[in-house]
Amino acid sequence: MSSSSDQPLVQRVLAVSAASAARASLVIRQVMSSGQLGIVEKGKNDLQTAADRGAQRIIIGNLRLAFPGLTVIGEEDEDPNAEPLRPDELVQPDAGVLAKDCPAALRDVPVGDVTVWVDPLDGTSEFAANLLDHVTVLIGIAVGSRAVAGVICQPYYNYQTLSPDQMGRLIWSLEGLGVFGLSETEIANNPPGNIIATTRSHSNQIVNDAVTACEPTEVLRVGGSGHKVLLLIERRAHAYVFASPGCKKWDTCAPEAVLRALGGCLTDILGNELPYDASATHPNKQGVLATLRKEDHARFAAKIPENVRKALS
Ligand SMILES: Nc1ncnc2c1ncn2[C@@H]1O[C@H](COP(=O)(O)O)[C@@H](O)[C@H]1OP(=O)(O)O
Ligand SMILES: [Mg+2]
Ligand SMILES: [Mg+2]
Ligand SMILES: [Mg+2]
Repeated sequence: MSSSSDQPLVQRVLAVSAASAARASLVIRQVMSSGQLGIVEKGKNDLQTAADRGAQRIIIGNLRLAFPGLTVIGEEDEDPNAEPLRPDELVQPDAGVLAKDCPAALRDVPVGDVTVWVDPLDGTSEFAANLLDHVTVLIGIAVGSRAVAGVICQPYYNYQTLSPDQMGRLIWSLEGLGVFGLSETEIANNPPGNIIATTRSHSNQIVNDAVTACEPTEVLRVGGSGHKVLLLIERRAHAYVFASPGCKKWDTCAPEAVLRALGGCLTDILGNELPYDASATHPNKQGVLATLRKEDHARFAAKIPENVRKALS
């Protein structure tokens, strides 16, 4: 059997990302059960908690230790006085990821071509409001400008029925290989109508105009980019529509990689691809439009009205 250091770089980065996301989930649950959320307001309608800070420290600390020279961009500012990781915070690369055969196209990627986008806790407003299943940990891996691998970890998946050591799920994808961590029972039949998932906590007139233009039969106002893409994957919504510059590359890189590995797409609201190289601008200034089915993507993109296009361009 080969040692982990024999595997291609992208696969090893994904394996450490998956393990770090799972370890970060423990931190998120610990912060919530301590009752000490340590909320800081970063800006208007933009919170950070001790869980965001603690999860990012674990993920970035592990990635930097394992891959010196790797470009890792996290949502939260890094604390120059942060404690080094303790032995119990260091992760082993995920064995399930390492056991796969890396697709040929990703075998020889040099470290300088890789950018990792880390959202240590997506859905912070919902976390603070105790809407726990809206929360995900997102780690997206780009090669050049393309999102090729993603980790979506949902620390509170099934929290209402399962004990803390059983709840949660870890989903990961690699381009050319597929998506892992989803069970068949989580996939519903394709529902009829136009079910639109959109923001719960960052609405405005333009956001609502875009949703209305999609002629929704139902609107799901829920938190988090990761959570909304999971609703698409589970066929509980047809489109994720967010006509606002509020989402950043760390919100969309991992969800885009996972969705694309299932044949779906995530673009800006006008249908343009989002670049994920290290020099990409952080905000997705022209919003987000995502669907599991390509035909739905074209259908909803065509409905976005002129006033929304103008407001975001
Ligand atoms: N105006 C905004 N300011 C800061 N973050 C935003 C804003 N709009 C969206 N986001 C980020 O995008 C995610 C998806 O948006 P929404 O939940 O509103 O649909 C949010 O959970 C938040 O990520 P995070 O929670 O990681 O800060
Ligand atoms: Mg945030
Ligand atoms: Mg986020
Ligand atoms: Mg976040």
